[in-house]
Amino acid sequence: MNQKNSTHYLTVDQKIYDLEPKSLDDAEVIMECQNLTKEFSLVGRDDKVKALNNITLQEQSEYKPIKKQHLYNYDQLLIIRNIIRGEFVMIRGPSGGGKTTLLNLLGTIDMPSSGTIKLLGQQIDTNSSDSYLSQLRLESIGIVFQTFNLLATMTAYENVELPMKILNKLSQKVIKQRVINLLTRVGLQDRMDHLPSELSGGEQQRVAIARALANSPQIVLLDEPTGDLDTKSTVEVMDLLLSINNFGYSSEETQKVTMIMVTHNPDIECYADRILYLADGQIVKQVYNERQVPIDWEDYVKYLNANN
Ligand SMILES: Nc1ncnc2c1ncn2[C@@H]1O[C@H](COP(=O)(O)OP(=O)(O)OP(=O)(O)O)[C@@H](O)[C@H]1O
Repeated sequence: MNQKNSTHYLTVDQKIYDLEPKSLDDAEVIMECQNLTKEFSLVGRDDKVKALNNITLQEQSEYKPIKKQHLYNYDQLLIIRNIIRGEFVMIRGPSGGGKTTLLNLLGTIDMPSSGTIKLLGQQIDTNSSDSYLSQLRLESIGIVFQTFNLLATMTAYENVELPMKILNKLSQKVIKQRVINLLTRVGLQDRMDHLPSELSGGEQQRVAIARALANSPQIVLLDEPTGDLDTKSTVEVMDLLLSINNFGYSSEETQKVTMIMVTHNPDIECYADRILYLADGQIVKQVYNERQVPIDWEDYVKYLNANN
């Protein structure tokens, strides 16, 4: 048992320290896509930037988590499996490789130039109305943007409260409890009344995470959610995400939560079930972890000190 320090400010399920390989064999497909491409037009220029080139996440006959199996896309044998309920997928790769673009397409923030996406069993395309997509995101997809996108005139409390107010399914009393609980879970119980401009980058990032979790979405998409955090906060936020991924939001909401996260940090790959490497708009490598393993923060600091 690798149970960690009592100073952990987040409420995580202690079972994260003893995770078994995840059984995802019969799990429901949450996301799939065929031949996705995305091109951006540039102002005043005829040529286009090809950000994504023929991305397919498809059915695979069997799923076997294999200890650190590295599969490369060189010989077309690599089938990139679709994303299934409860999976934690990380997307890594060089800057400009298309990670954010892919996340935006999977989160219906943007539409592909060609190809198809199926999300929670529904086809998403240019015929999907804006109101349908906004409702889908509000109810089912929490998104943490690279640039946080907090509302500048609202406090941390109001930013987290907003998605619940718009969804309009909970009483004001329950909403209040949930906002306090979420901000406490990300360690910001003393910063609730602060405006984003009164918070550090790392604190704003944690408000953005709390806001993304507000409506207990089935899918959480995170673009560099630990980019502005120190090592301790990185480990604590990752532990929180791992806990929610495996055990749900609370004792009443225990369903596994699907997570797709873009990161540049190789040290946190151990939190994922699977890592996809994206370069030049294509998935070039897929790695399965046998099991998810949280980082021991004290060991991590020693490792960082020894390697710097
Ligand atoms: N709105 C846009 N207009 C024009 N080009 C864009 C736009 N968004 C992205 N691109 C281009 O598409 C490519 C992929 O960008 P993307 O942001 O998806 O990469 P990334 O892997 O997330 O990079 P980073 O790790 O730096 O965040 C890049 O060449 C980028 O310049």
